[in-house]
Amino acid sequence: MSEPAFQDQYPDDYAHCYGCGRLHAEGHHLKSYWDGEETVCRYTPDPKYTGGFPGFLYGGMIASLIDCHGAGTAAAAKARQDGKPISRFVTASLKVDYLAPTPINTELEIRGKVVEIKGRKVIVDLVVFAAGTTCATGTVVMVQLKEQN
Ligand SMILES: CCCCCCCCCCCCCC(=O)SCCNC(=O)CCNC(=O)[C@H](O)C(C)(C)COP(=O)(O)OP(=O)(O)OC[C@H]1O[C@@H](n2cnc3c(N)ncnc32)[C@H](O)[C@@H]1OP(=O)(O)O
Repeated sequence: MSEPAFQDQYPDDYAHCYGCGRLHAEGHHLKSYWDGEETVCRYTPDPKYTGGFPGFLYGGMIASLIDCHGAGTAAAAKARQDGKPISRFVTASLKVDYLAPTPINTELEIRGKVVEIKGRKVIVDLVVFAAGTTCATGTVVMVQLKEQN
């Protein structure tokens, strides 16, 4: 059986995020997994998240996908390195470059690659693809909560 999504391994007290918390009643419930040395999250945005033009996703949602998949990737990478259960990371820095319009009603693939793990800090590069097109890239700095260390 495959491993549960990173977010499904967050401790209950830290599983309330609107983007990825499994215990948030109305959230997006993003799910992230290992795919070799990279991580992957797939998500099909609803038209209610339309941006400036019909058919396209608003930028805040794209940032949210990068943010939450980045947090999950950081948590999973640190857990794998330390041989410990997944712990909770928060976003210290989030950078997004919007390269092409991102469609709604299309399955998006968000891929993560760990750049650095240093103590409680993990840096992750991310890419958002839609039907083979690179729509956005990002870099996040995630920091493990001290009480989770
Ligand atoms: C029920 C339980 C509840 C618990 C609630 C918990 C509170 C949850 C919080 C709410 C979350 C809500 C959830 C969300 O919505 S997550 C989205 C919003 N994010 C936040 O609200 C986080 C707010 N910020 C903080 O809490 C602190 O600043 C954190 C925890 C991030 C770091 O502060 P802390 O004192 O722990 O760590 P440190 O200062 O020793 O830094 C460690 C390393 O990181 C590096 N670094 C730091 N910042 C940046 C940066 N901007 N760019 C680049 N690098 C940065 C720093 O240089 C160092 O690296 P190095 O020099 O060693 O190489």
